[in-house]
Amino acid sequence: MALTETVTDSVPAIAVEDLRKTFESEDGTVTAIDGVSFTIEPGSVVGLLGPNGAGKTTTTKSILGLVRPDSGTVRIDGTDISEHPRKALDRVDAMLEGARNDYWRLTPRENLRYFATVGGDDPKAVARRHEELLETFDLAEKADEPVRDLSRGMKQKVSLASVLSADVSVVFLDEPTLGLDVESSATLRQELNRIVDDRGLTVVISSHDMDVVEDVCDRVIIMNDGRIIVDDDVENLLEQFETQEYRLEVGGADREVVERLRDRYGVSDVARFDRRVQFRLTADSATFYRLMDELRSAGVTLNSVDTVQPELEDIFLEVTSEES
Ligand SMILES: Nc1ncnc2c1ncn2[C@@H]1O[C@H](COP(=O)(O)OP(=O)(O)OP(=O)(O)O)[C@@H](O)[C@H]1O
Repeated sequence: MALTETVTDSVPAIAVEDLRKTFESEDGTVTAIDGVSFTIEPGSVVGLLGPNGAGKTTTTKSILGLVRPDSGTVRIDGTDISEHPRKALDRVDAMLEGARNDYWRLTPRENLRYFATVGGDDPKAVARRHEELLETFDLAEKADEPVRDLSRGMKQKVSLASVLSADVSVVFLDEPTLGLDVESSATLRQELNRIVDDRGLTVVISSHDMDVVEDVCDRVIIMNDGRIIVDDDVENLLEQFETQEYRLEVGGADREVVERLRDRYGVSDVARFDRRVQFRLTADSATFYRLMDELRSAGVTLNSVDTVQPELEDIFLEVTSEES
């Protein structure tokens, strides 16, 4: 029993190996993805990020069998999608390009039933799950109104609920918070978190909205130019970048001292208030202490130091611009 469990646990939900895909366009051959490999464990929530044209959609569509890669393999729960596409994709669903094609003349309840049936489920057997989804996404009151009459945020929730209506284990969500206001986006993130935990889903989220990534994902894969440039836990990434940025306030620094700090340490965002000067410093700890010594010998007093908590957005911009 224990052995079986161990063996089952070791099969990744998604295993992608050395995927490559080129497209022919008017400007010649475009390499969309160039040797992409990763594995995703069951129950994890991964953000697939990257600037426009990085290769996220091509990767996602290759996994879903919607694009045929030139080479490489995709396995879902251990099954190769090119050998046994039906079996591999049986419990996989996706919301691509910000929305699912829900039927706007149908109600949310009818949409859920429709998509579960298309997914091969017996509608009666899943009625309870659908009621729960309608509750969770706060759609119960509008469950019997045509989708076309609902707000943008509600439509988005219907899309998400439709993806989750069948008995899925792997879900791809492309821009799940696209077009939502701040409040609806926050609610949707919360609900998504709860549902992912409850059902132990494996989720891949592609989004330019770093709030959704920071709130929901436990790992991020960042792509640029068809390759993976970062694959790490969100927590690790944030920690790794944490100590690098400081905000300081000093007293008694004249213009000459500030200019020297700019030249030698590249301090930025300098703001002067009478005798106080605030600025930002990006540095490793050795450089930070060198700057401290320099301030001391110039007779400058240190009023405060804060470590700036990096946002995933900053990290994303930094790693993708370094690569470019
Ligand atoms: N059908 C196609 N024909 C020609 N080129 C394509 C095709 N699909 C994608 N590409 C090219 O492949 C590269 C990767 O595109 P892809 O759509 O995978 O990137 P992406 O990271 O999803 O970008 P976005 O964030 O803009 O959706 C781009 O240069 C794109 O122009």
